[in-house]
Amino acid sequence: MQRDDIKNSLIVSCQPVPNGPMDAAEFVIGFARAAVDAGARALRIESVAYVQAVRPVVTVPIIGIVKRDLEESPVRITPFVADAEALADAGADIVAFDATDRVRPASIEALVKAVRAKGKLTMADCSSLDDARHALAAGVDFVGTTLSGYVGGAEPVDPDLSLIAEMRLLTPYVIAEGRIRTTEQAAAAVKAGASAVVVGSAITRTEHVTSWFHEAVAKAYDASSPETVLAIDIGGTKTMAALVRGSDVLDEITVATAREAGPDAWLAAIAEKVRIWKDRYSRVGIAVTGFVQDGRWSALNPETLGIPDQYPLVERALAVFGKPAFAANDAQAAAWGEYKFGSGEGGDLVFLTISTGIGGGIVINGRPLAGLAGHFGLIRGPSQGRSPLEDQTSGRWMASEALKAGHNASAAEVFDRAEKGESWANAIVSQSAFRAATLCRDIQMMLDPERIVIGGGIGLAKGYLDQMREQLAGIDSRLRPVLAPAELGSHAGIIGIASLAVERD
Ligand SMILES: CC(=O)N[C@H](C=O)[C@@H](O)[C@H](O)[C@H](O)COP(=O)(O)O
Repeated sequence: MQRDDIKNSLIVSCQPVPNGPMDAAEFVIGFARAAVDAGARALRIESVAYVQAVRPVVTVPIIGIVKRDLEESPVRITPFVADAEALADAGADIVAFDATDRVRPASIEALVKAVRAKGKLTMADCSSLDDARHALAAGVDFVGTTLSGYVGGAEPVDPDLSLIAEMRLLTPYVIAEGRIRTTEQAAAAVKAGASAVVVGSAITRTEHVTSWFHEAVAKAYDASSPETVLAIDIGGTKTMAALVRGSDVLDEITVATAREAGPDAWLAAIAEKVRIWKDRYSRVGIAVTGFVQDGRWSALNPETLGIPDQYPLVERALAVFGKPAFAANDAQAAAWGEYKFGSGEGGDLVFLTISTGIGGGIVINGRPLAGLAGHFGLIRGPSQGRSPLEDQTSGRWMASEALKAGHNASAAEVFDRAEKGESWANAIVSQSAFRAATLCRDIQMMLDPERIVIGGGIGLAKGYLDQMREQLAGIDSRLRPVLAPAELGSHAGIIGIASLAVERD
């Protein structure tokens, strides 16, 4: 053959992973034939046996090599003259060998001489420009970039395009080889000046290609699969702790909040309870009743829970749990939970939780509003005098109204009695629903959200939402709020704070 026979061509290296499942003559033959069928104009084959196996089934030139792991030398590719001769005898058209400047059993000159004597061509597998220079001086026919990156140090990822370009200044017979894994890299090698391009692993090492894809897929799944968060919801009477991943609550426990003990003790008690989960979460999210700003927690209504002013909640949580922490108001967290995973459906929303008191949260343009935003229970309408709205609407108010009407009944009982048709109870429920509906109307005028999501024991009590809707029925439909029941129930806060802990960090 002539050197120009493989000019401007793709060469496929058919070298299975040693001792792997594809390391058998039948596979090497299969790869070789498939490569030729698809346009490869030469093959690179390792071992005398595989050259012998492939030779009868293809007519294209074969570059033959023998790989050996030697004690006395780092040279692996065709270290001995006898190997070079055996390859030539087996039918290789070109014999390639290590041409690096390292301790070696046979000199480059000796190898060139032996191969020439067999009437075959030589290829020098080089690691550097100096290697190529020496090899060309010794009379090799081709120089390859084969060993660039493989003579010490960390293995690079990309092909050595600049070595191709440098070698091209020495000879036109440069074969680009090593880490050419994409069609773009193959084209870049041509552009750099290669007269032929060898691709090996990316075509014929199934295990390597599979592992590249496996890693990429695993990494992409890791990036898209949410982290597991220790989510804590500290309320006036109970504290819930849960392991949350996305909208999945993997595990949960509830403990009573020891109201008098204070936040240091609450955190310590939770830490103790969740010690078994220690290795299962990477962050902590804490939803609390009250007001959180810059990681500091204060009570807006100390009667719900007494908290020292500006308690450094995030800082203490980091110290106690040893993981990055994020904190927000519980209703704001629940608003975010409903927005992301509940009835929000991705649009602007206001969340209202109507229970013992009234809390709320606002999500506008995909952003949860923090600080004071959403504390609807504490607003005072002009007709409400000095008492906040929640004191005239919430469960607490319903029970106290019942008492005034001569019935010692909890809010839940008021609902039961209203359903049975007792007019005093009906009056209380509709008065509360009327005020909540009026609040929603005002919210609509202020923020114009796509929907107002209603949660809480009262908000979701049978018939309450319908009554609110009835109260709003008379309003011009363009101004009327769309009310939707909360979907995440008592988990809205922990799901929301878990998501915030991941996204707002
Ligand atoms: C460094 C060394 O021993 N290279 C060997 C030389 O024959 C082979 O293991 C490579 O597969 C061949 O060079 C093709 O390269 P890639 O598989 O990266 O396309």
